Amino acid sequence: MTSPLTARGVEVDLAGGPVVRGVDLTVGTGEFVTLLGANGSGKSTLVRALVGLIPARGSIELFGTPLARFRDRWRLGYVPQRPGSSSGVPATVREVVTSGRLAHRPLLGFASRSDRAAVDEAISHVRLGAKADQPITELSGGQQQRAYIARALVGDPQLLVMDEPTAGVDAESASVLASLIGHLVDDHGMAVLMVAHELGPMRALVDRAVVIDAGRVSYEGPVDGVRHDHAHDHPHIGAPERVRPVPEEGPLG
Ligand SMILES: Nc1ncnc2c1ncn2[C@@H]1O[C@H](COP(=O)(O)OP(=O)(O)OP(=O)(O)O)[C@@H](O)[C@H]1O
Repeated sequence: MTSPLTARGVEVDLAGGPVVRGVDLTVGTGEFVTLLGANGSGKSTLVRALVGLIPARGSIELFGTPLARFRDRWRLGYVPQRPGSSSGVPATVREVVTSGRLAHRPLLGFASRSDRAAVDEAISHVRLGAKADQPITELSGGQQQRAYIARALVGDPQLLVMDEPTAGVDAESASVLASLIGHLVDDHGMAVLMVAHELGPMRALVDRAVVIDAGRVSYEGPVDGVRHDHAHDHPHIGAPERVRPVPEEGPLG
């Protein structure tokens, strides 16, 4: 089967010069890969290039299709680093999550019954049912992050790319997310690429760690093998935790 992500020789230059330099990275079906590295090493820049938000040199293929020709956007879910809150009238949780179904809908089409059911289900899986019609700005940081992850998941992606999804998130939210994502990886074969500083409860899900140092891959292998001098920026990589229970409210899809 074709890997969800295959990247070879990826290079990104930003205003100050080269930020990502010759990175090779593969994420297989049902595989959970975490990107670690010091602040400013280029992790966010790399994932933004891999999902097509910024230009890069080298070869990037999603599900076997070169990025420039990739059209099946629904297969890719992306949770950016610390999404900013919008100005003006804030969207409700339901509106934010519904926006994640856009790739499934005809242009200007209204949400179908199956879209609405998928939205309700995703909101329930991140345990925000009671807050569905509240403005997202009224939620705690951890709850907002759960809503953004529900938005990425409601499209039923086969590859989920997340940039520090649990940074600054309360312990309960981190554990809800780890449990849900573990279920999607184990039972639905979803692949994950996650930038992280603190693995927390996600640690038990990680199949492979890739450490980025000054824009290059400096280590690839088990999390346990990440050297302390790489880990010093990750004081919370921590011990494995048990996080695989299926979410209480039942499986997605
Ligand atoms: N838009 C930009 N223009 C110019 N330089 C940038 C831009 N975005 C990031 N950089 C620089 O690129 C380098 C890598 O930044 P990046 O955010 O990718 O690192 P990171 O590993 O994700 O860091 P962190 O862990 O702090 O999120 C940094 O030196 C940063 O200052």
